[in-house]
Amino acid sequence: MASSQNNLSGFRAKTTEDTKNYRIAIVVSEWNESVTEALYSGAVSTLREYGIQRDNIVRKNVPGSFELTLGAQFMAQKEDIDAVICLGCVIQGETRHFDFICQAVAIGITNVGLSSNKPVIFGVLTPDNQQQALDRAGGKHGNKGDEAAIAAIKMLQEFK
Ligand SMILES: Nc1c(NC[C@H](O)[C@H](O)[C@H](O)CO)[nH]c(=O)[nH]c1=O
Ligand SMILES: CC(=O)[C@@H](O)COP(=O)(O)O
Repeated sequence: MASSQNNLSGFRAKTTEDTKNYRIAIVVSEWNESVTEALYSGAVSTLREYGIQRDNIVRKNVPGSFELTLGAQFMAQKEDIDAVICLGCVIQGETRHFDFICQAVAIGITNVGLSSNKPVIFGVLTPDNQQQALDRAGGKHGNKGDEAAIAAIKMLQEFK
């Protein structure tokens, strides 16, 4: 279902006693910084809404979305990290570069989750243009950062 029919900030998780103890890494791409910072703000505010302590949210920056995979791997390998949220925004340009980055990041992040046995969340926007990105980073379709934070919490509540 498209984000236009399913607001990205509409997802909810249970509130449990364990949730506040989760330790979450957030790896943020610096490309399209105005968008990724909005995603980060949404993710942090959602994690905090569910009681996760500020000191248990660990931020790391990477140059672009292509580097999210390695950044996620570095963080997933840490014993004191329960889940990793990857935030990025890859905007279609004139060439097929977009396709290669999006595929590499999607497959890469999936593989880090599988190899680490930890939730590694794909919070990467892949819009056609800047407006579509803004609409999904706190705009009319909600915030992908909110959705990513809920996904991390729900995975930990179900499997940790
Ligand atoms: N065009 C976008 C990029 N490009 C940069 C790559 O992600 C990568 O950093 C570079 O190829 C060096 O390895 N990254 C984004 O996150 N968003 C874009 O729109
Ligand atoms: C996703 C990209 O790397 C893209 O923004 C680069 O733009 P272009 O394809 O016009 O070089």
